[in-house]
Amino acid sequence: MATPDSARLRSRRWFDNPSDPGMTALYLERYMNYGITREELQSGKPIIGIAQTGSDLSPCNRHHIELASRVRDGIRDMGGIPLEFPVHPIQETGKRPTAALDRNLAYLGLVEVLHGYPLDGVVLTTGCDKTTPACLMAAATVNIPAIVLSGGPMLDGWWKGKLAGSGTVVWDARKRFSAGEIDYDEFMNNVASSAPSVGHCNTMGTALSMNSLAEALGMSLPGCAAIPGPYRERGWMSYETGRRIVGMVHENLRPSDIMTQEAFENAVVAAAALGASSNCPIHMIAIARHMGVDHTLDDWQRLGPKIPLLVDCQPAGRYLGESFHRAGGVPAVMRELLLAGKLNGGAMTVTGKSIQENLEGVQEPDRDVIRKYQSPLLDDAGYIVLSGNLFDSAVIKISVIDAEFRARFLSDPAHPNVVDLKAVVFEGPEDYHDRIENPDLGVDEMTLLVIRNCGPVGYPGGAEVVNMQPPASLISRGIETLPTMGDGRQSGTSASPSILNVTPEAAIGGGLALLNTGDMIRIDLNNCRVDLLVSDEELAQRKAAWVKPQLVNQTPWEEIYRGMVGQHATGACLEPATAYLDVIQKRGESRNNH
Ligand SMILES: CC(C)(O)[C@@H](O)C(=O)O
Repeated sequence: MATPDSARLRSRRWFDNPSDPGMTALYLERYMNYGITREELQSGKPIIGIAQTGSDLSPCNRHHIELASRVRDGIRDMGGIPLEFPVHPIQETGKRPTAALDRNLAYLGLVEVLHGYPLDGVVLTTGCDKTTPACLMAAATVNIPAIVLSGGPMLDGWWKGKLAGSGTVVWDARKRFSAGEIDYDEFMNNVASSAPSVGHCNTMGTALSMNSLAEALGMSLPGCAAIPGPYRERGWMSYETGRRIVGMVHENLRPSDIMTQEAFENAVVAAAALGASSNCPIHMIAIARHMGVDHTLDDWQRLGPKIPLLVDCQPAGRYLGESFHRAGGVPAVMRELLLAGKLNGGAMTVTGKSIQENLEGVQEPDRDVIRKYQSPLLDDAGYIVLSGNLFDSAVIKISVIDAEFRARFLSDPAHPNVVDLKAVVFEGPEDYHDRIENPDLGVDEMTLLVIRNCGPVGYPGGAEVVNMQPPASLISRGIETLPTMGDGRQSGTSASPSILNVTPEAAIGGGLALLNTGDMIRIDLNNCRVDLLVSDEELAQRKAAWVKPQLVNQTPWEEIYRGMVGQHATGACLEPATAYLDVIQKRGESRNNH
């Protein structure tokens, strides 16, 4: 279906350029060799990429391989031509040393594909944690029409009559195993029960959080994020997404029209209401910076902490993805936030309509799972951004601070929300595992477990290791959680109330490098501070004596990454992240290849 605007499609410069027959023929002939006709390629139909993140190495996204056929149907029905291509795999549960290392690699690869091939628009298939930010960062940089198709969560897992949620069940089973309540086989079977079907984590982990925020940003069709992977609605959504991207190309509706400052503000508010992963600030800041939008941790501190928790999903609540979807999913949450006056309703979305327009007609949700703004699960549930004499910033997710933890650490009547704790410091997860059960460490109920050298440079990649559990001796006495702090990250599926994403990290001389076991640390949530209780002189002496650690790169990419990566507070991007904005518009198309 060629339309009057076909002439402006960038794919024309590849496939229909009579002024350079040699070049045009070269571009055409190889794309014809598997059956596409010259007529199709020269008809002026938009060429739509399907950025395929699924593979056998990426089980969370693997069903996109099948869903892509419905995307293709939608594209074809609207007169487009689909071309599917692979994205570098990013599987959170598979990739060592951490999938976070590969987010920027997948981003770079996708930018090259979107920029260097004849694509007029792209469907971004997302799912596992880093696939969403990698795809959105690339779409932002290249700024061609783009739409997110989430793969959706797995079906709800069940174990012995109780819901078993992805990741969350692992952290619980670790404790049960440590307390001697379950054996190795039961551990494996319990955890495997949380993964009953295709799809990504069924908890409000990083995957469901980031896909929900992609929808809150306006980058997917309404209702897309929460549909479980195996549901037939997932196929319908794939078809509709394929149809819609063709319209977006004709309208030239680009990421820069959608991912605006207002949209990122909406996402911060949505994240708090969802009880979303503590990884979200990192990824949303990274996406915004690649879009050229001024969006920082200050926005998370300004907009998030006073927003209530509305969604009763693990790890902050009880339910899993199927219930969240049935209750109304992201549109139901956005409706609550809009009615409460907390959203920028005019923000544009992939539908070509505003958030507010999209929400017209959204029904009252199931109130057991998605609460009314006025009667939430928890008031003031967003993220608090902390700073102090040890670091410039860190994030704590308020929605996972439960009543028991609050009573134990934050309820001193003389100093509510303030606690002094003794630090026990680990050099990384190996050191933690080696030593945590050693009674000489002196871990007790007022210990702050600290882990360092786990940031973007140190690990490398910024590992999900901060949610350390107490030693077995404490767990068997009923103390299942201790406060933790680290320059690494934490799984979005963990309910550990940790101080995370500490910036700057220890490996580049951040304050955590200067800590000693036995140091006293004051956490003051009222003033958003964490301070080491030693004199400035003592701190300065320790700084002067600090020796930069020797970092060993195991792959070429690790070396490149370590040389360029920034800190968690600014999105752990390759710096300078804002050097390449809106590249086609600002730097033009690539030269011909022959
Ligand atoms: C559970 C995982 C793998 O750690 C991740 O998906 C997350 O939620 O952060």
